[in-house]
Amino acid sequence: MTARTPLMAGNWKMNLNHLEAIAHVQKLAFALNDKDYAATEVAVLVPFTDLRSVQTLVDGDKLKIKYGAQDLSAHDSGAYTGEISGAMLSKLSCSYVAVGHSERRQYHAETDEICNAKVKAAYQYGLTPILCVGEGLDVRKAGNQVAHTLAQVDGGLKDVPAEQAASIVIAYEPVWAIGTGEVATPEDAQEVCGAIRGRLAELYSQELADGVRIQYGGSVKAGNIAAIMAQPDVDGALVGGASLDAEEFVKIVRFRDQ
Ligand SMILES: O=C(CO)COP(=O)(O)O
Repeated sequence: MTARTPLMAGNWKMNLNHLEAIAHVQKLAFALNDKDYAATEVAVLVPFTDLRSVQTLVDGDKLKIKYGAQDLSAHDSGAYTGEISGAMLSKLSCSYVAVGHSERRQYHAETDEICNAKVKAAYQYGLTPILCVGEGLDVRKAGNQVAHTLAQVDGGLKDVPAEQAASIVIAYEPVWAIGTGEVATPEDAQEVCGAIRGRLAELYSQELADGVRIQYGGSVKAGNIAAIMAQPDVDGALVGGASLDAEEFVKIVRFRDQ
């Protein structure tokens, strides 16, 4: 099995203006050291309006924190008012972009087809997509979480070639656990993350599947991260609320110490 470097990504959602963003990244940079970065990749997914500030800080101080956006347009350029293209994100040296977060699927009617187009747009511009998947409470109660989530994986990766899919990050975020304080049990997380890896092996190859990082997201905190990371198919976390607290996020990055 390929060793996978864990990826801890903070999804700030619609929080922190560009001045607050600078202060927050400075706090992270002050707390994190080379040992942390060697053991765990650290990223922040910030509002579009924060990207330039974060880029300037990261470049200026040669920080090892990666950054990216929470969404991108499926289109290249042109008459798409309010949209931000992959090319624009790439120009700001973003590493990552979230695709199909459940809040985008829910409030902006993003379908698997749209997510698929966005995954392709991300790759076209050299960005690594973090494809977000996961079931709602009804689906979970009916016991259909695996089938539901795998269908989203299939949809998001439709016609994406192996050379590209090899670098994808998949975030399993059960909707009922997002922002609710209701964290999935480590076994719940493992069940679906393991199934996602199995599906990647079917769609591509075992070797590719073994190299892909699969994150868990949903009410991750310093107090629950170690048990989640102990699962064999969980390779990091997509952290919402707790990523807005620098101290807490640093503890999550240091999950081995918790
Ligand atoms: O949606 C999430 C990360 O993308 C999870 O959010 P919370 O960590 O606030 O539950």
